[in-house]
Amino acid sequence: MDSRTVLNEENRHNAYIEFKRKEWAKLRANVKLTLSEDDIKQLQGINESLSMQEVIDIYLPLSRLLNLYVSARQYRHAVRDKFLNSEHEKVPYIIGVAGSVAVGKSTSARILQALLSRWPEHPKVALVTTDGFLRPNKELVARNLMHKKGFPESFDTKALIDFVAAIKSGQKLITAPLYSHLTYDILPNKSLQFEQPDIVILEGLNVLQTPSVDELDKTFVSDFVDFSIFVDADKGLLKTWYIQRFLKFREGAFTDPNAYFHSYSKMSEKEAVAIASKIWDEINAVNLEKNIRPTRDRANLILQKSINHQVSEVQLRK
Ligand SMILES: Nc1ncnc2c1ncn2[C@@H]1O[C@H](COP(=O)(O)OP(=O)(O)O)[C@@H](O)[C@H]1O
Ligand SMILES: CC(C)(COP(=O)(O)O)[C@@H](O)C(=O)NCCC(=O)O
Repeated sequence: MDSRTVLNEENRHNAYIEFKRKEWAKLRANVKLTLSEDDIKQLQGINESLSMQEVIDIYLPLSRLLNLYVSARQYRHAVRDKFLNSEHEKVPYIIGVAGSVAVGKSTSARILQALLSRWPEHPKVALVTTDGFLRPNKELVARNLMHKKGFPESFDTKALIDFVAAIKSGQKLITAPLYSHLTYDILPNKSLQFEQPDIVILEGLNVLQTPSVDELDKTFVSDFVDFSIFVDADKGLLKTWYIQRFLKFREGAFTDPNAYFHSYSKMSEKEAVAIASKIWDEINAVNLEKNIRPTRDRANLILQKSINHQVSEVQLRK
């Protein structure tokens, strides 16, 4: 089935193979997939609250599946070159990670980056977040979009599509713009560079979004994504995770006088919770329902999270 087809409730159930956590965890069945002390250190560096059981039960089977997909793609390219009797440039495999603000896209993407780079078939795994393609605050202010950060219109979608198209054309050096949660803006003089990665993980709210009806002739970001993952959770949990992250930023990054939200670090916890709750309700929850969750059924795989970020169910497209 075309992975862009949006399913209704009746047929979405039939489009995916569903696994309860325990069934999914069994699919790790491969002796090579053990974690060394160094792996554990690296993974804990990604997020101190990340449980190693979660990595073992959920992300190791997922990285095994992805390794099989990437290897199959590499094999297909080798077949093409054999047929043409000429070698063509190496093109990275693109994995998309989509989902709500604060669902854990960036954490999941970083876990996958760490795990996938352990395989000899694809040691170079680059991670790009689509935040870098948000329009700078100056431009958002001019377009009256500051209260719409993260909505489709707040991104420079053309630049993002050009970026993924360039990766898929085999461009050797990839340069990605960067966004800072500290300055709450694009970093004007900074960028990330990668040289010929084997895999690019593209993480962001908008990875599975399509253009609006009046722009139907446009290309989608997902046209260039080889395998897409949607991370999902109940909206009550998402709000809690957003507020918790906001409080963490308040105690850490926001104490920096250069932080855009520095004033929040001086407020009482109660006031900060009220502000985070308002930002969630008025911006991120609206964006989730209107623009992000409707893209879930385009994903090749859905990770359904429950309390404490535990994945309770995995759905894999047939
Ligand atoms: N697997 C996980 N285990 C524990 N905490 C997590 C996990 N994934 C995300 N978090 C926490 O949830 C919050 C949101 O995660 P983050 O990766 O920043 O989300 P996103 O990139 O989707 O906005 C952060 O505070 C992060 O530490
Ligand atoms: C910059 C973002 C759109 C990116 O989302 P994320 O990487 O956290 O999923 C988001 O963090 C954001 O700033 N949303 C606007 C409202 C707010 O949360 O401040």
